[in-house]
Amino acid sequence: MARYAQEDVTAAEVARQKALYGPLTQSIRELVDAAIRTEVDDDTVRAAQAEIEAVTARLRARQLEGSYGVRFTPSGGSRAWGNAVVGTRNAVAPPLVIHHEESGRAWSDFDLGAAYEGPPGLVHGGVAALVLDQMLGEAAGAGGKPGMTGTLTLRYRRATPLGPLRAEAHIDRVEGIKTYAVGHLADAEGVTVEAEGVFILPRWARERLEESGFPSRFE
Ligand SMILES: CCCCC/C=C\C/C=C\C/C=C\C/C=C\CCCC(=O)SCCNC(=O)CCNC(=O)[C@H](O)C(C)(C)COP(=O)(O)OP(=O)(O)OC[C@H]1O[C@@H](n2cnc3c(N)ncnc32)[C@H](O)[C@@H]1OP(=O)(O)O
Repeated sequence: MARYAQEDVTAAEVARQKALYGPLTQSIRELVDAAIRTEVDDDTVRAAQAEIEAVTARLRARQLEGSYGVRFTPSGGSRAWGNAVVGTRNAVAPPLVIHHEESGRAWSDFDLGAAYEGPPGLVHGGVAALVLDQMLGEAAGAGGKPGMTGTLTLRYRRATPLGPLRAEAHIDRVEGIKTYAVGHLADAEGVTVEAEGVFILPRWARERLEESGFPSRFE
């Protein structure tokens, strides 16, 4: 079952896998975009479908039983390669490359294309929430106070266009096991969505944290 797991893996092996799976995942992202926007003839669509199904069968020849999980590495980092926002092996993830500061600040410049559309030409509101949930959660984690999203509140001030965007978040305050984070999504003209959330270290993690200590960020 997928879970938080400690894995015994060298930095070189992590780098090798990243170099292998990163480009595969990027190819699949391009496939998703191509499938949304293609205008080729029907026969070409059917032929492409057959080829894609063959490739899927090849990849399914050997698989993990469940999802990827989050794997802590000996260097003190963690791999969340199945994560829906940042996952190196998840083509659903844009992916965001998130920068962190130990003060509990996180930011990312990224691009959302046709796969993230809600209203025409605009980012789906749920996708904006997805991105901001991750950003605020990463800010909390970067500040050494990780947690599960308890409550996330968004204010959509202005529609967010598809294209180049920036997201930022920081810790507002910490009250014991509860970390309050705030952040926003912005386009070139300024803020489009504001977010605030409380991230709560769950009971099981409080107990484990007392024993070992968690790393504070994803690799
Ligand atoms: C997950 C952390 C584990 C450690 C991870 C370690 C390392 C990872 C490193 C860094 C992290 C980096 C990035 C994270 C990235 C992305 C973030 C994405 C996050 C998600 O995508 S995550 C999925 C959506 N998320 C859920 O699926 C949550 C489901 N839910 C629960 O897992 C529990 O429900 C929980 C944990 C919320 C509470 O459980 P609990 O047992 O600890 O609660 P308990 O009753 O003890 O309350 C204790 C105090 O929290 C208050 N409180 C309780 N619930 C609240 C709520 N909902 N809102 C506001 N306040 C609440 C109480 O009022 C009390 O406050 P007070 O003490 O003041 O009375």
